[in-house]
Amino acid sequence: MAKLNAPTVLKKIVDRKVEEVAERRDRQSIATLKTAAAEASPARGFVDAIRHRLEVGEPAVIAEVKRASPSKGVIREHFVPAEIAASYQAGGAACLSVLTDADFFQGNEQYLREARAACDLPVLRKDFTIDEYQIWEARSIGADAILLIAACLESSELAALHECAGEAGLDVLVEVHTAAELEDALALHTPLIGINNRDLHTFDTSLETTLGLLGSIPGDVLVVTESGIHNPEDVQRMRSAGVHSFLVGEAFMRAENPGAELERLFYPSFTSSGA
Ligand SMILES: O=P(O)(O)OC[C@@H](O)[C@@H](O)c1c[nH]c2ccccc12
Repeated sequence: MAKLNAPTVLKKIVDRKVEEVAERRDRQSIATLKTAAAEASPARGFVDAIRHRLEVGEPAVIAEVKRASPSKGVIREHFVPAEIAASYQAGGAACLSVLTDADFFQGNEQYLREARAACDLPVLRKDFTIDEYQIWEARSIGADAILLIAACLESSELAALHECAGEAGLDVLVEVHTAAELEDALALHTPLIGINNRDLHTFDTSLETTLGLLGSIPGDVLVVTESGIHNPEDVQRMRSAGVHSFLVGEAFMRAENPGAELERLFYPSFTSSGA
């Protein structure tokens, strides 16, 4: 990945991911994965689920199933993906995002399978996708969407993987953090763009990132603000700026009942006693 030169955490993750994909390819061929993908449960529309929420005037929350992260260590001790998924659905999530990276996020493909089986929501496989192999693998384990992170892909790689996802029947969330990455994303004419408030090189997180890039995105593109949403004020700040789709992990994962926390942050009128 010529794009990553500086020795940041993102580079470390991607270097390891290159090795991991090579190991997986030795164990199972891409042809086998394509067969499994064709037999997988039909994809649930990820983009459609978000669009539907916005059309009825509700926030669209992509609720994340994440045990640990490189910046925070273990976030949740009591970690049962099926339980979390059901709780998220009850709390009003539009979609789920499940971390499958094992080495840096303590994730697992099995967690995605379990979470998806426990609800009716579309599920995004949250990983560092750098190779077509992972796309067929995602569909074969039942994922409905994948994340493509512009920060770790050359524009030509991003375009090729985006096209491949379409062939595999997956929706895509294209993640950007800078104006240059946004330019690459817009060139794809993709319906869904995520602005990551966290810089994956430094882990610095600021909601200003979303506010800064928002003005450069055409009105027909669905914008998801990702990371660093912790309280009702953060939600209100984004909604006042016209952003109604959210990807939230830590704030939910630290709560005893993740779905109840989702409801508290995003549907306060349902949960406040006197309303
Ligand atoms: O836990 P948070 O701050 O609510 O963030 C969730 C999600 O945005 C974050 O997990 C994330 C966004 N992009 C990523 C790329 C890789 C790994 C993780 C991420």
